[in-house]
Amino acid sequence: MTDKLPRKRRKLFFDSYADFDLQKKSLEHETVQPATQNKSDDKAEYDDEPTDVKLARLISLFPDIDESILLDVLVSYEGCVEAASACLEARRDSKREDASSPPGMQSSLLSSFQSAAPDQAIVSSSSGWSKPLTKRGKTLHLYSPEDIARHTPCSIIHNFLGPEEANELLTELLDEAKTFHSDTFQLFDKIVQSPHTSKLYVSSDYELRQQTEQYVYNGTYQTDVRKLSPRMKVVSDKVQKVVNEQVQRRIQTHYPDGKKLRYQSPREWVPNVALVNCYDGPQESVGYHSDQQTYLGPRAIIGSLSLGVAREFRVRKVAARDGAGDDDNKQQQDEDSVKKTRLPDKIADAQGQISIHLPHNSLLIMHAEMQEEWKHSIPAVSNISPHPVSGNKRINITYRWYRESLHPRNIPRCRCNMPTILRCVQRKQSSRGRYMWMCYAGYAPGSKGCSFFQWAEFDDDGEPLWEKMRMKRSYHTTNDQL
Ligand SMILES: O=C(O)CCC(=O)C(=O)O
Ligand SMILES: [Fe+2]
Repeated sequence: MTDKLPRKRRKLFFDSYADFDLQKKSLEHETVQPATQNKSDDKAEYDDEPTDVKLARLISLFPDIDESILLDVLVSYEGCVEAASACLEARRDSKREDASSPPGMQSSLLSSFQSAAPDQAIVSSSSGWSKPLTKRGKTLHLYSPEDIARHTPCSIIHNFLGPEEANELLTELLDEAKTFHSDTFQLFDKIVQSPHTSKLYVSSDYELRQQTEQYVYNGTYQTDVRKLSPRMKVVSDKVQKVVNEQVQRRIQTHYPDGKKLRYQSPREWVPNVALVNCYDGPQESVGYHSDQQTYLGPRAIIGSLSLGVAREFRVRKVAARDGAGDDDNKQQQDEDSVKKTRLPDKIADAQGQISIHLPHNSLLIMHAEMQEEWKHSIPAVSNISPHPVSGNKRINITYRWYRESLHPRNIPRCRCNMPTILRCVQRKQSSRGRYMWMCYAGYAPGSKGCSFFQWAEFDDDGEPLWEKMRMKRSYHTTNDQL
């Protein structure tokens, strides 16, 4: 069954990194009044704004302060952007005067908003911490593989490649990255760019053609997809082996009854796409997002190799929206209540975040419980320690397994005749964990998009049910002909 999901409502999802980056970036391009100017006009004009927009305005004014902190301040000033800005500016000024802050400390402004000693939030491998870890507005810093596996849906392997192999791969990709571009999207009628650069790599000429002619990203086709170099292919095979081992270990040690999760594929994880990201300097970033599951399917697993400058990888669990309407048919009512529920929803999100330290040559595995329930980001920071090979640059390769059953030829098309995107409901209590197909054409610059929406159904192994039915149909047809 196909339902309409009004455009107004679609705008309220900021789950993919494209969405959030766009939101963030769009406001950098927008003319925003300095917080100290036209205060009364400003208040009158924005009093009715949803919290997302208010938060985005704060992000545009204070791009160097973490989103969750901005939200915290916004909440403590009861949603008044003007008052929150004044407070943040005052703190920023006092921070500038504070010459005692050591260089290389992550996100120095963050520490000025941590009321208790920041060290309280650091857990060592021997701590055996078992209480709830993160507090509202706080960042818990994790370094050891044990702590990361225990407290997040990720595992990490340090010194993954031999030191020479890692440096050679880094050198090769730094050269490639010279010709990377940042992605361009459309959000709220604005053309905006992602705050770092990236490029997609695949193994064969056939896959390359498929990527440029069939696969759609943010409502448009990629023109420059590249082939994995022999070195990248060797590393991909190593990542495949280790990720599969880690996934089996995770199942045994973390999942109920030692069984894979519902919708998780029981098959071997076989990476066939590598997304290479380059962060040139401390200000390049990626905002909080869940990775798009359109071609990966439910309960996706991602292997992520970090090279060059060490950066923080922040994760936070997505909170369900308390008190949201439980009836999916009451869409209008739900929309009307969005304004009211948005602030508590955001407060729940500000419960705290975990920062995973990603040094050069570390492999992070995002396990099957990650994308549906957590968001991740690489925040902009004020300082980084330069890397001997890459200077200020960090290269990241995320290895992904695009499922054949989720090839664009199989995916429902919207009224714009574009393949739709797959998303998981993360917030609304009643439909949390359900998957849906939605139009995404409107995110391509110059396009409008439609309001297509359809629930997505998968079997317990994460295979789309339409595919099974189609296979059944063709099986019967073939056998009938024999
Ligand atoms: O750079 C990273 O470590 C994360 C990149 C990321 O989240 C992505 O490509 O989706
Ligand atoms: Fe991601």
